[in-house]
Amino acid sequence: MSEETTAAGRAFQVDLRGVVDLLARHLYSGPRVYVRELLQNGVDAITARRAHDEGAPGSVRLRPGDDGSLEVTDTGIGLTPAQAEELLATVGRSSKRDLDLGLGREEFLGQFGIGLLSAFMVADQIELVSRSAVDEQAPPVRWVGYSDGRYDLSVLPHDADVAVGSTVRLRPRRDAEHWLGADMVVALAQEFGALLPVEVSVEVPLPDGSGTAWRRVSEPVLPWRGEYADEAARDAALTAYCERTLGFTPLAHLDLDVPLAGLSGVAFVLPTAVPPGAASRHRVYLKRMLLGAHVDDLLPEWAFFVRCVVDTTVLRPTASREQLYTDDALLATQEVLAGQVRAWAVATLSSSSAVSRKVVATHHLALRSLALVDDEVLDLVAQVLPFETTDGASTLADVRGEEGEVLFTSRVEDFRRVAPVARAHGMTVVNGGYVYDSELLARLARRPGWRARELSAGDIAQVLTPLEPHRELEVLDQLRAAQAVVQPLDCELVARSFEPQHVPAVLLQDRDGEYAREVRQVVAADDDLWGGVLSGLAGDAPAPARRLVVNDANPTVRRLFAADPADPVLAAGVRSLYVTAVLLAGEPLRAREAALMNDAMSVLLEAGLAGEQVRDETQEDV
Ligand SMILES: Nc1ncnc2c1ncn2[C@@H]1O[C@H](COP(=O)(O)OP(=O)(O)OP(=O)(O)O)[C@@H](O)[C@H]1O
Repeated sequence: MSEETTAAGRAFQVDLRGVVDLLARHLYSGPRVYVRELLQNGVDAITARRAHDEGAPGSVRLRPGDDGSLEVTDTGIGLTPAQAEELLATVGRSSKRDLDLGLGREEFLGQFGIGLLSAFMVADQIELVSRSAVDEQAPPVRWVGYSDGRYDLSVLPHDADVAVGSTVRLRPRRDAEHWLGADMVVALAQEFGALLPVEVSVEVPLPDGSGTAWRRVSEPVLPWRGEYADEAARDAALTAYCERTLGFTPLAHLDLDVPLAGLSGVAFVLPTAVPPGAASRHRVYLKRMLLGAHVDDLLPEWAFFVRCVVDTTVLRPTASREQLYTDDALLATQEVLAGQVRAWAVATLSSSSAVSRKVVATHHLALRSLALVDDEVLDLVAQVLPFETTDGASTLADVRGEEGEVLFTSRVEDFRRVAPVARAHGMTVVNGGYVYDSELLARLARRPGWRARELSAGDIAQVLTPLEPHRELEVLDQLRAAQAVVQPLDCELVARSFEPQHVPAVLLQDRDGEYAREVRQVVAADDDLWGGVLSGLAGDAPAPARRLVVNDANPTVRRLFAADPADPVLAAGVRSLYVTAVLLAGEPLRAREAALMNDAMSVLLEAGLAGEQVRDETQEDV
């Protein structure tokens, strides 16, 4: 074996173009992040300088040049020639790492030692001129890196016109000039650096063309930490901040605070309905530098109705610095944040405030749909969302509190049908006929601690009192005649006495055939005479699906049952009772039922007019 092939301890060669390509295409989401990396180096350098000199100036200034270049100047700690040689010439070398822990030091944004390379996504040459703030004896240094992997380093004369700190100068790549243009630089500096605690400014041309000015893009204080005259002023400032930054006027906002993660911020409630699956897109700042505007693993999916802006000092970034690194700290933080949003939602939505009404009106459908797949949302929905009940609008938790179990109908028509009767008998029935609600109630029935079931014909039958035997006999013929009227309509007619008296009849739907079973049970249990009467009503054939229960306590019905069974007025009266009950149930009238109504009306009118005539004639006689 030759010596060459066995030689040990040789250094790897790095193909810089390959590394830059890797960064640009696979690590960072695009070239725009180069501004973030430069800002970050400036801020870190200021932090390092202030560790020695608390009162040191703190500014990062970006100056787009007429020749398409960009200069970024910071008042940070600077570099000595030796440091520049050590730190800038080696990919992955960083002054910000804790050598014992192998992690980035808490006070710095950078840690990986690759940030400066990102500038090669837009530049083919990076120049850094620097003077150390710490070592006053050290001369200034000029380092120039080229995208082909070479670099030059020169020590400048001690008295050269170089201020303490560093200036990075980028010469644009041929196809990347637009990334260094003034408008783009302002937009990117604002995007990434708006909350940085140092002064970040961009030199922009004045509109009248008379020169240039520095435009500050960073806010000295986090908007939610600022001091305001009162709560209203704070609300207004946060609303304006949300409009500016997230592009919508929030319905409400809530403060977020997780001291263990060094996290604070605000969750803004969206003003328009969004599908629950939509990504959450929270804006996350890490040590006040934008990590990402579309970070979605901050809150669980059920919190889709808020967008957050948060700043954290403890959570860690992934190497791309665009997402949060999933570790125990992030998981614990997510839990605390979810708890805060939930507590707010429960407190706000269970109040009757204007905010609560607006939030419910905007997001209730999405909450309901999410409740079908997420038990946490289901619990929230059961606790705070209003449902239509026979007792007015009420939460499911309240219904359970009052009744012990939740009875519901799964169709709006069913609810309308039974509501007056249930109400009169003090039964609370939930209308589960609206979109998602019956599935939601069925799912709730399987949750521990909940009893919920669909209202059956039997529940209503319980409150409909059968007629006294003598009364049943009294109206037997009329009942038979009435039964014959509705039979062709696939409907059965029975007489009961029930509250409220003003309801002449209700139409019960018995899709599961429960009624038929119930009648048969009653027939089997009754003595011969009454069993015979009832079985006449139930019939041997399978019972029709619908049942018109006429109310013998209602004065109109009683008058009708006083008529001769053969009198056409009886048949007409029964028809109109039937049609009224169909209408009360909220069902549309079919052509046949409309015709029935017309027939009934003309018979009743004729009878009425004939009665008038008789009366008139009698009066004339008198
Ligand atoms: N403006 C600056 N002033 C002083 N030192 C700088 C400056 N820019 C870069 N450096 C030095 O160069 C090193 C490498 O910088 P680079 O941006 O590549 O990585 P980093 O900031 O350490 O980490 P990251 O990859 O996470 O950004 C830094 O650790 C720092 O010591």
